Amino acid sequence: MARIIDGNAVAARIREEVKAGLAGLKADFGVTPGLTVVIVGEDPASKVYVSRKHKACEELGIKSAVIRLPADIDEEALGAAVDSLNDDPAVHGILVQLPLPKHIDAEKVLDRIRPDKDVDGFHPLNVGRLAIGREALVPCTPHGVIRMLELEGIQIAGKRAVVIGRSNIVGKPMANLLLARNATVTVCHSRTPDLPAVTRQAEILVAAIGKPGFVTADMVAPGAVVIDVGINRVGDKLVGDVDFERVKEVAAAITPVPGGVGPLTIAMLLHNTVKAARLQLTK
Ligand SMILES: Nc1nc(=O)c2c([nH]1)NC[C@@H]1CN(c3ccc(C(=O)N[C@@H](CCC(=O)O)C(=O)O)cc3)C=[N+]21
Repeated sequence: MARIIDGNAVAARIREEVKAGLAGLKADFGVTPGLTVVIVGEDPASKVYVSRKHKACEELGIKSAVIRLPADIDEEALGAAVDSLNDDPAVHGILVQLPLPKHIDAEKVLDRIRPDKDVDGFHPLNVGRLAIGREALVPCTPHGVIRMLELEGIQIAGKRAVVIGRSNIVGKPMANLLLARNATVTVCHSRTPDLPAVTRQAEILVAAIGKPGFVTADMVAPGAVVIDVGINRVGDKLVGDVDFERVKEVAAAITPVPGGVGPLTIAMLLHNTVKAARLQLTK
């Protein structure tokens, strides 16, 4: 049976690193960083994430604020709210919670966030900087996956990595990060013919599809490391994109849902908030 990677334990180690970063900021600049989350409308799932982020900030001593805006706000008013956070020196990180209501062009809103306050790493400037291997604010979930592999002593360089899913939030940045660490990377998606034949090549398999139980045991090579980025609500349960019970019998190591990648996403958000503050204070 596979080793089950404890995402909460890895996240706790990352938070210790972030604490050291916070102490450094305090010592160098006398500054406590601030993160502001903007949430539009009343999505109940979003509320859970937002309260988890808030709690994680409080525990470490990052100033955390939440701005709640009505679901029927227009794009310009939301943009104006982003502008005022851009201009507020006490706000070092800005996160506009996704998804946004359909009448708002999310791209326009995200493009308006100052790149050095973009703790999600979704701004085109950060996306481009990551793609060409320059210093950037990196999307939290895929960056958390990389830190997890590193902290768990799983080698990336020279390994064959397969990413299922090509989203801008996970799949593409995941592929870029693995590539930057010298993996041989394949990105698969809904139009990939004979997907199982490709995924069976993976020594590191990252599932970011958004379909419960999509990755079955026959798609996984014996001894592979399987990272499940999926967060799907099935009834009142949270399940990943991997058929955990069967795949864990084939894989060498696997992340569960919940308790796998999710906690890392939040830990890396704290990391990015400290990094963003340092970027703003050193230029
Ligand atoms: N601009 C933006 N940035 C985001 O990073 C962002 C977003 N919008 N919209 C929503 C998604 C979702 N997301 C999660 C973060 C942590 C957990 C997490 O910690 N999950 C725990 C427990 C979850 C539970 O029990 O409900 C776990 O997997 O163990 C889940 C989901 C961030 N998101």
